[in-house]
This record gives sequence, structure tokens and C-alpha cells, in this order.
Amino acid sequence: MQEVIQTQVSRHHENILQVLQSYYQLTKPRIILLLLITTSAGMWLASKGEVDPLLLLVTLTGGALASGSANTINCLYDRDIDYIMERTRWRPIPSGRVKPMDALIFAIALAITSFTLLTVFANLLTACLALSGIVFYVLIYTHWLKRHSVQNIVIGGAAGAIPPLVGWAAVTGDLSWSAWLLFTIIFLWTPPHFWALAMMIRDEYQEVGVPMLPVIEGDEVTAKQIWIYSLIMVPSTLLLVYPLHTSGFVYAAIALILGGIFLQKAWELLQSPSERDVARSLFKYSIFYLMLLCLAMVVDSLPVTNDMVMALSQSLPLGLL
Ligand code: HEM
Ligand SMILES: CC(C)=CCC/C(C)=C/CC/C(C)=C/COP(=O)(O)OP(=O)(O)O
Repeated sequence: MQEVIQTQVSRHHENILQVLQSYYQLTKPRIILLLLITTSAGMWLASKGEVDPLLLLVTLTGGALASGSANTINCLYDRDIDYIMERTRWRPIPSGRVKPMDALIFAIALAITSFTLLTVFANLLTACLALSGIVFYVLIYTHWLKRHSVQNIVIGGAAGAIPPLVGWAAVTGDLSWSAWLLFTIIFLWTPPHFWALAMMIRDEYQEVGVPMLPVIEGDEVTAKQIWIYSLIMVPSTLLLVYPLHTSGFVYAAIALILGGIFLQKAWELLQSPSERDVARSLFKYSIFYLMLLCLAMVVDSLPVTNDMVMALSQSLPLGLL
């Protein structure tokens, strides 16, 4: 008897765990992680390397809840095509693990919690920016553009560029040129990031009628567009150093190296647009790139880095640094 009860209790726990896992998957957690890294970069730059830990915690939590809400509504809206595509068939809604209505309630709850948290513990601008991220991603990208325009992710990508603005606004209560530059960098990064992936899975998008660039214009045009965006993005990352003077030597060196590798991969793709492996390599690198670029911004902004660069420059005869 006791054994039967124990088995039932452990099954019950397993079920709860599976339900929680399904809701967690709806939020697309791995994408949220990178969005939060860009938010953190905004916060560190805005506070010149001295972030209030409590504000960091609140802002990242609010940002994660907002992104989770946006991603959940995207999963809900796209459940028809997600069911057809191999890559997305096992997501919680198409596979029947979460009911559409429950997902909607979950997304609304996340959005309300995020807005409240950010308004109370950060400021209204921060809360409104996060909310505008959800609205833009859901209405402009998912509803309006994704299935209707070949420029879907260029314009829609603006939603993904909002998180650093959220971070900046949480610290200063307003937005500066540097904040808008962070927005621009991610805006320019998105087409190479996404089109490289879309080149790998073009057939799946074609099957469900989503007009991604490689489907409509083919690999050569897409590789050329990726090259152009990369060529504008990499130099734009250096504007943080000059003329904005928000970041310094350490960031400049890292941004140059990382940017050089980005351009090399985009160039390789331009040379062999139909090579899936080259596209895959650029896609994977794009994620690594943005992560490290943001990390470089954070490290560069720390007072200890500043002290080290100063000490080093004084010990060099020409004062090169
Ligand atoms: C409109 C803009 C964007 C589009 C259309 C897009 C599209 C995608 C797609 C389709 C995937 C594959 C996901 C999967 O296999 O389930 C992906 C992966 C990823 N994206 Fe994006 N993305 C966009 C912007 C962003 C932004 C702004 C970020 C973060 C700053 C980001 C971070 C990531 C990460 C980290 C992954 C890898 C996730 C994993 O490991 O499963 N993306 N993206
Ligand atoms: C401030 C704030 C809340 C911003 C929200 C920004 C946000 C959630 C960006 C996500 C970008 C993304 C993963 C797009 C993929 O969508 P897709 O539908 O093309 O991907 P799929 O085919 O994998 O579903």
C-alpha cells in the first residue's frame, strides 16, 4: 500500500516538473539569456562600471519576464507553422503539452509582472520600453511582417534591439546616444544572425510559406545582404570608442578582433553561398560574437580595468594608451 502511494506521489511530482518545464520552454530561455547579456551591457555602460546589484537583479528579472511573455505569444501565434516545421514541432503548444488559452494567460501574467516590477523598482520609461518590446515583436514582427514581407526580420529585428535600451533607461532614467548606438549594433547584427540560419533551413520556411530572404531571393542575394550588414555593423561597434568615448582601449581591441572574425566568416559565405556549413558557422559565431562583445563592454567599463590601463600607459614611454 505504502509503495503504491509513494509511486503515485513521485508520478505527481514528475508531472508537475514536466508542466513547469513546458512553460519554461515556451519562453525560449536560451534566447532570453543573450537578450539579458545585452541588457547588462547597457546597464554597465550607463553606470560607468558601477552597477547597483539590486537594480541589476530587478531589471534582468523584469527583462526576462517581458521577453518570456513576447516569446510565449510568438509560440502561440505561430503554432500552426511550428507544427509543420521539423525544428519546431516539439514545442509545447504544437505538441499539445500546453493549451493555447493557458499559454495566453501565462504570457499576460508575465507581462503584467514585468511592467509592475520595472515601474516600481526601476522607472516608468524602463517598463514602457520592455512593454514596447513585447508589442513590437508580437504585432509588428510576428503578426504583420513575418509571413508577409521579405524584410520581416530587418524591421522586426528592432524588437530584439530594445533590451540594451531597457538596461540603459533603468540606470539613468533616459536614453543617450550610446544607448541608441547599442540598439543600432544589435539591429545591424540581426540580419546576419538570422539569415545565416535561414539559409540552413530554407526548405522548411518554404514549406510553410514564410517569405524569408533565402526563400524568395536565393542564397547568393542573401549572402550579399549578410555581407553588407556585417560591413556596416563591425565599424559601427567602434563608434562607442570614437566619437562617443563611452568605451576605451580594451573594448576597442576586442571589438576589432571579434569583428575581423565576423567579417571573415561573412566573406567566406559570400564566396560560397550554397555551403550550409559556412552558414552554420556564421550563425553560431554570431551568438558567440554578441556575447563576447557585450562582455568586452562590461569589462572595459569596470574601474579596475581603467586603473590597469592607466598604470600601463604611464609605464610606457610614448603614452600610447
Ligand atoms: C527578428 C530577429 C530575430 C530572429 C528572426 C531570430 C531567429 C532565430 C531563430 C529562428 C533561432 C533558432 C531557434 C531555434 O532553433 O529554436 C535563433 C536562435 C538564437 N537567437 Fe535569434 N533571432 C532574432 C534575434 C535575436 C536576438 C536579438 C537575440 C539576442 C540578442 C537572439 C539570440 C538568439 C540565440 C542565443 C539563439 C540560439 C538559441 C539556442 O541555442 O537554441 N536572436 N534566432
Ligand atoms: C524588450 C523585449 C521584451 C524584447 C523582446 C525581444 C524578443 C523576444 C526578441 C526575440 C527575437 C527572436 C527569437 C525571434 C525569432 O522569432 P521567430 O518567430 O522567427 O523564430 P521561430 O521560427 O524559432 O519561432
